[in-house]
Amino acid sequence: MPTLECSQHRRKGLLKMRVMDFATSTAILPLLFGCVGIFSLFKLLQHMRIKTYFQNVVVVITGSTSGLGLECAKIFYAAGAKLVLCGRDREALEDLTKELTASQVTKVQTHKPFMVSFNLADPKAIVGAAEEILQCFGHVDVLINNAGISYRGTITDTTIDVDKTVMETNYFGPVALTKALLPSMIKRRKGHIVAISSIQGKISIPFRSAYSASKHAAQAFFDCLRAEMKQYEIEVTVISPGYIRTNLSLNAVTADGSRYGVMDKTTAQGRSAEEVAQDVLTAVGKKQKDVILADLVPCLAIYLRTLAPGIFFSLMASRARKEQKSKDS
Ligand SMILES: NC(=O)C1=CN([C@@H]2O[C@H](COP(=O)(O)OP(=O)(O)OC[C@H]3O[C@@H](n4cnc5c(N)ncnc54)[C@H](OP(=O)(O)O)[C@@H]3O)[C@@H](O)[C@H]2O)C=CC1
Ligand SMILES: CCCCCCCCCCCCCCCC(=O)OCC(=O)COP(=O)(O)O
Repeated sequence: MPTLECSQHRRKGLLKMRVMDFATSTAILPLLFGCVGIFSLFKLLQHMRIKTYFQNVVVVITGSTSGLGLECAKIFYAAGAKLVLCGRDREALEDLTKELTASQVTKVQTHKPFMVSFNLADPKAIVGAAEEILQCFGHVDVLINNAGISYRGTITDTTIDVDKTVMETNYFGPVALTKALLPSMIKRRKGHIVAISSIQGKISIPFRSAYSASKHAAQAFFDCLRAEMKQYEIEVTVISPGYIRTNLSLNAVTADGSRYGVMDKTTAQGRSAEEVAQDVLTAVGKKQKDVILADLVPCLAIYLRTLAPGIFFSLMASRARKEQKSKDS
């Protein structure tokens, strides 16, 4: 009996192996290769589409004199976009325009950028600036609301004027500019509004109240805009990056409104602005709606804030205590 059982067992095993062999040789492997092939082809086509997508497309970039905005200007210019470069510093805009037009871009036709200088924190300047922007190429296809300012300080020490400056620059300015350009996009039933937010538009961290609030407000506004603009075929993309190596911390305002002037370690160790600009171009080309460009920990922190807010708040309180202690000592 044991020998009969044994041979039956062996036969079953053999049968199983044959079935597996058959499946792998005839169905699974070709299917797997087929899927990988289709996926690679899809990716290649997508890459090729994005490469040509921006040719002759009118792209307006605020804050193009520094950091992420400057790198976006370079990448969109090289992709053949018709640029309108915005910033407060006219000389810096002129230098960038010279640098771009002198750069050797092959394969695509490039276009000399226009410049429009205005202060986003000055509500009276925005309507005039929008008119000037529209006159450059006659219309706007993509508006990248990139300009922004950060902040460092305790809530108790910060004057309300500082809160207002940060909100004007990061929220009311982009909102006013978007509203001024929207009617022409609605008329054409075509357009794309991009908001460069931050991980801090999803979670608040201590000593960033004004900045975090302005980015949360921007996220909420542009989410709402996306829903309202769907009927006009206007796209809205909110991009939330983690730390980027730029002048953001140097240019940040403090509690009394003075310039912070320190290159923070977190900023210095951030991703390169060039890399992030490439991700911005891809996100716009793919018409993505909400994009987080950050490492695992900030991404997990966003989930923690949603799923276990109590734990997240305790972690932030302990972070605030530690930071305050190290500032006091
Ligand atoms: N660096 C980082 O770690 C991160 C940055 N971000 C966001 O990226 C965006 C770009 O910042 P980044 O490049 O890092 O910082 P930078 O300080 O290098 O650049 C900021 C840009 O915004 C412009 N700007 C600031 N205030 C105004 C204003 N009142 N009117 C018009 N333009 C203004 C600046 O122009 P000017 O030269 O005239 O000052 C500059 O061109 C910001 O929205 C920021 O919040 C998001 C996540 C992380
Ligand atoms: C296992 C679960 C782990 C959960 C993580 C615990 C909480 C960790 C907190 C992480 C905080 C990340 C903050 C990221 C902030 C950021 O990337 O901001 C980008 C900016 O806008 C930078 O501006 P700043 O002026 O602050 O330099």
